[in-house]
Amino acid sequence: MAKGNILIADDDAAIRTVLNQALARAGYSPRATGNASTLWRWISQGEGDLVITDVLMPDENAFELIPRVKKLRPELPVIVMSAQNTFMTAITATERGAYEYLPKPFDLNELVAVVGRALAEPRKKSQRLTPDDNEGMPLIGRSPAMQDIYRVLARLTQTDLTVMITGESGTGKELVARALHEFGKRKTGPFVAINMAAIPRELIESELFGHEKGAFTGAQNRHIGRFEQAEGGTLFLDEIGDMPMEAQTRLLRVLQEGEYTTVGGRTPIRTNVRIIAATNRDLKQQIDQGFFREDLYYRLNVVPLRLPPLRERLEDISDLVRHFLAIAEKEGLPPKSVEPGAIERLKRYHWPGNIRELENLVRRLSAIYAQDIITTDMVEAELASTTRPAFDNQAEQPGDLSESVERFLNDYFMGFGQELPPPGLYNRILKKVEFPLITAAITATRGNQIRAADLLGLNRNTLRKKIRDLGIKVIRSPGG
Ligand SMILES: Nc1ncnc2c1ncn2[C@@H]1O[C@H](COP(=O)(O)OP(=O)(O)OP(=O)(O)O)[C@@H](O)[C@H]1O
Repeated sequence: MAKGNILIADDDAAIRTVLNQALARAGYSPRATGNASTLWRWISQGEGDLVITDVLMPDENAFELIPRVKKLRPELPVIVMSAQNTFMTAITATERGAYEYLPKPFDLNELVAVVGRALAEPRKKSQRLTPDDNEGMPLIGRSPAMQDIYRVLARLTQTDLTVMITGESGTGKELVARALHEFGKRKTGPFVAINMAAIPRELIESELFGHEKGAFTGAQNRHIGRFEQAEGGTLFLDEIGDMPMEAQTRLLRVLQEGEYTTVGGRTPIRTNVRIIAATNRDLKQQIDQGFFREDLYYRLNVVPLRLPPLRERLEDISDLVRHFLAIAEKEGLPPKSVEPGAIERLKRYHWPGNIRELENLVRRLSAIYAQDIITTDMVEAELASTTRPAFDNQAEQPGDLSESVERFLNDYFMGFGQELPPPGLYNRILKKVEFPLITAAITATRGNQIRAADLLGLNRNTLRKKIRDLGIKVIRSPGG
């Protein structure tokens, strides 16, 4: 006996044949049509246990059909396929009540697996998702890598699951966290972001959970923590890898028990907050080195979401450039177009700073050149100026490093709202720069401190002292 009757609608006969064969081979009984009206007739006659439909059909768009199907037969799972692979297609499919969205081309095994899952699941009522502003979709890019992300996001918006977003700096982690909030069930609640790397370690617990008046020296008033601010909404824990151990322990308890106490407080406070965490570090490595709690990692990593670096989705560059030019234009800069060769040149760059770097570059290009077309030569000149090595002795002008320090400081000050950070800022910030610098020199010289001191231009004893003070581990490897 067949495992289930599948109705297929696609105006492409080749796709119908392929799907028919694959599903029949997997033990289902498929039936296919090339138009929406036949599909609707079958559905209204009570046929089929599951529907697979393309979005664009000659007589009707599946997005218009699905709500009718859901009304008539809410239990019938509908899988939507589409070659128009944008974030909005994924979101719209889910919003209309599709069980799953499959961007074309897809793997047939995947389709068969999705069908199996859909038929096995107890029937749920679909939840509607109504973004306030379809136009303002923030996520740009139609590469296969981004389509995978959109599909996961579309499903995740309907849940309260904890999500861990990983990806290099500038890949859009915060943007994705915001999209999850804005298109999710909690969109009417607050979205609160906190960057662990931007807050002094000793203040993180009080920032997260709040403190009572007099909880520690300097705590003159009761302070409302980010958990409380985010009540009913989403709390985005950025750079989670920088969270100190004690705060990790406290966070773990909140995740386990759904309640917390403020610093200096006794009464447990129940919390209703969705957690989204992000990191650009390798947390597994942090766990091995004893900097991150493994149990917390598994609590946070319920749904891992890895954002690909821009160099893995170079095909998105053209859409992104146009998007950033449009933003620049809205901000009052003159409208500009781009020479195809310029896009090709951008695709040959390796984008260590990812989308943020591309965004800055487009912004500069639209601001500094008077011409209304961005040429390959302009791109070449800009790339040459940003990719000059940071320690090049003629490179006196501020490069990427001071830009990222500036960004860091902005976030850092924002972390304090109206208040000033605690004293001792100069040394704290210098340490932040010294740590990666010295670590890099030691790694480059394979743990040879004498060569590292030469490379840095530091006295050997000074380097030794800094290594000790900063708690840097030196492991000497062969050749070092
Ligand atoms: N898919 C995208 N479409 C459009 N803009 C994007 C996209 N991804 C990122 N951006 C833009 O790139 C910039 C960097 O994104 P974001 O701050 O979310 O990155 P991040 O991964 O959180 O970076 P960091 O790790 O440095 O905090 C932002 O201005 C964001 O608007």
